[in-house]
Amino acid sequence: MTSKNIVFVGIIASSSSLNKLDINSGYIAVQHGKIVKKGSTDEFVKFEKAGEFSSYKIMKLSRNQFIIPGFVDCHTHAPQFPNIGLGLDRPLLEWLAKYTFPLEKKYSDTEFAAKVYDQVVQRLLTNGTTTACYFGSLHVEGTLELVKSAIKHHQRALIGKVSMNKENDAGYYNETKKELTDVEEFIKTVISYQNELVEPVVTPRFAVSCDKELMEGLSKIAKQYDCRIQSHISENLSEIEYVLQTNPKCKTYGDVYDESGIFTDKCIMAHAVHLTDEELTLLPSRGVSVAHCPASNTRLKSGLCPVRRIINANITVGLGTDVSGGDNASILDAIRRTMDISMCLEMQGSPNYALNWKEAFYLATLGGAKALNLDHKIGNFDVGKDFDALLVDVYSKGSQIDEYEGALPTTSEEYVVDLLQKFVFLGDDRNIVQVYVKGELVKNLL
Ligand SMILES: Nc1nc2[nH]cnc2c(=O)[nH]1
Ligand SMILES: [Zn+2]
Repeated sequence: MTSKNIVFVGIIASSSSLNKLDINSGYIAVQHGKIVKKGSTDEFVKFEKAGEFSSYKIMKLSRNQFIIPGFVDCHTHAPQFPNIGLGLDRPLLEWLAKYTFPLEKKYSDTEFAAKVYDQVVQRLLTNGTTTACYFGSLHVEGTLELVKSAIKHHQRALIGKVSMNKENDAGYYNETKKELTDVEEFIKTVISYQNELVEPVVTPRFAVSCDKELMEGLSKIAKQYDCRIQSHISENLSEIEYVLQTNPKCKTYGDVYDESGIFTDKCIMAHAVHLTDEELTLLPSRGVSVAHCPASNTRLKSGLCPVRRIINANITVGLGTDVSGGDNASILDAIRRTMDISMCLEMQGSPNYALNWKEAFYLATLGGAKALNLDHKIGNFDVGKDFDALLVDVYSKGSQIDEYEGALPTTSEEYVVDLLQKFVFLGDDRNIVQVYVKGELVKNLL
């Protein structure tokens, strides 16, 4: 992998807000991984003639290719990948006890962890996930293997060693004191790697697995090291009932986290399917964002998450694949399920709840970057940001999208929007012919 100075010339698409998709023919110039200049095709021609790009490699895209920002997966569980597509016959708490905790326990074996994580990181990069926010397992050494894989394959990654101190049948938890010591050791080790793409995340699994003492300790550590915090909230009705029973002084699930200091503007909560009106006020008042995980919400029968209601409450939302509660590691799948679930809610009588493809595309890119507090670096192609990007070829070799000559509109404005739309609805990893993270080419099918 070498970081060259490159100019991409062709169709470029990215979002500047939920309602604004910018899609144009033009150029982006990348120097040392950063976007240093961009503009129209005419400007490119002028600059090229003037010799401005003499030290750059010029990549001229074909008529069927375009550049989009890399996908951001705000929530996935790396150790659960071996279970993907398996054991989705039970609701959340039973599923965790029967399938998930026993698998995650195996990551005490560092060699096993290293092998799985190497595959996981490569699978996500192949699918265009340039940034992932990962849950690891309870183990420091095992989760450090995930950190090493992300560094090796040059993926941008936020990685948490999972914290749990409540007893369970699998014996998969730690005593509080050991847990807090382990979390600090994990954070210090990741920081010592001094890798600009990978950061540690404080990761209380959820309020079913963590008591107040642990969560208070974890929020202090997050503050001390200025780390993000990730967890799960209000995914499943039995989970909510249990959390409220075990925290009788709290009115809502959100209060349990808030009273432990977990809710900050560096906190991202997965699911949020069943938030109350009070929580819809509390989360944005603390700057908490949400990872919307439509695949696992359906697979584990958790519910249909009203993502429009969450967005309307001024909560920042990104998308998560939530493997292996979710059965698909691709953010393209999360985009499509976001559209489908939100449309189901609208058809069931909630007006304007459906998200269209442009809105779902925003959540998969800039929305995710904002939810992870990374939008100063990634999410779209503003000058000064890192170049995390996908080169898509709608009719690439092996593409499942057929070309019907003469069928698409001929005016270039409509044509480029239709190309992107086709990819969002029909594309897969075969159409993602190149992947760049901070200007480094990490996948190349060309
Ligand atoms: N979907 C999902 N929800 C959780 N809640 C607590 N742990 C998990 C997990 O591993 N997956
Ligand atoms: Zn999860």
